[in-house]
Amino acid sequence: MKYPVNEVFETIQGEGTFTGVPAIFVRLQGCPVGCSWCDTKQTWELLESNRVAPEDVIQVDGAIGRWAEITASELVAAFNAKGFNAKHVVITGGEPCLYDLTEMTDYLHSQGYQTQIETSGTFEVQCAADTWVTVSPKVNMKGGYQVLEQALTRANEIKHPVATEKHITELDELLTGIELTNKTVCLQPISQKSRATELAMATCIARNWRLSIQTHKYLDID
Ligand SMILES: C[S@@+](CC[C@H](N)C(=O)[O-])C[C@H]1O[C@@H](n2cnc3c(N)ncnc32)[C@H](O)[C@@H]1O
Ligand SMILES: Nc1nc2[nH]cc(C(=O)O)c2c(=O)[nH]1
Ligand code: SF4
Ligand SMILES: [Mg+2]
Repeated sequence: MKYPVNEVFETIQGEGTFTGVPAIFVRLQGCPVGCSWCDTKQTWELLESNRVAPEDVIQVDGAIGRWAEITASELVAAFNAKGFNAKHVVITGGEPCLYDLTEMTDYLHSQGYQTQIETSGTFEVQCAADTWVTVSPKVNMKGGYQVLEQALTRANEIKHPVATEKHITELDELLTGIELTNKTVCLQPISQKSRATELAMATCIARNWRLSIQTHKYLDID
């Protein structure tokens, strides 16, 4: 299967449980959800006019929304050609669960990589059983709620973006009825806003949840 890839780069995972782990990021193009504060708006549209050759998305900044169709085995060949060392592959986007990620995650595992998916929970999560799934729920967004329960149930980690109290209330509603044993819940302040960070820290302490900081933004790395 060919996947529409916006960019591939090696860096340090900046967010969530794997913060600090060297990682190869595979960012897929396309997302219909439309979060107003989205970091990666360039990934929303899959425009034919922005289609490029595979080599133009490997270690090339995807800022203008270019994308190339690439298979899992071509991705691993590119990792090797670039001399990437990381063994943790983060599949993000855009919304990666627009696509069936089973083939990609199975292949990466067969080649000795571990995998993580960053998803909004707006589309069914389809991946290998061993993939670490991070769900960052999007409330009242396009795409709807139909599959959020499937995504939250599959999640290894629920990483909720937070700016105001309203986001905490929404999360409480979403988590009703979800079995949280063996899941990590973390709050991620939206866009490094100090009020958001203070609210997230206070709530994490009160609930014994984890704080997820977008450390790559503080470090000014990709
Ligand atoms: C860019 S999204 C891509 C993956 C997927 N569409 C999703 O939303 O989870 C990756 C992560 O960044 C988070 N994110 C995006 N923009 C953010 C912002 N301005 N501040 C904090 N987190 C943000 C999302 O909530 C998600 O956890
Ligand atoms: N360093 C780094 N860590 C990240 N964690 C999640 C990211 C994403 O955009 O999904 C991201 C990203 O873009 N860069
Ligand atoms: S779901 Fe993810 S990629 Fe899509 S708009 Fe929201 S934060 Fe951005
Ligand atoms: Mg990012």
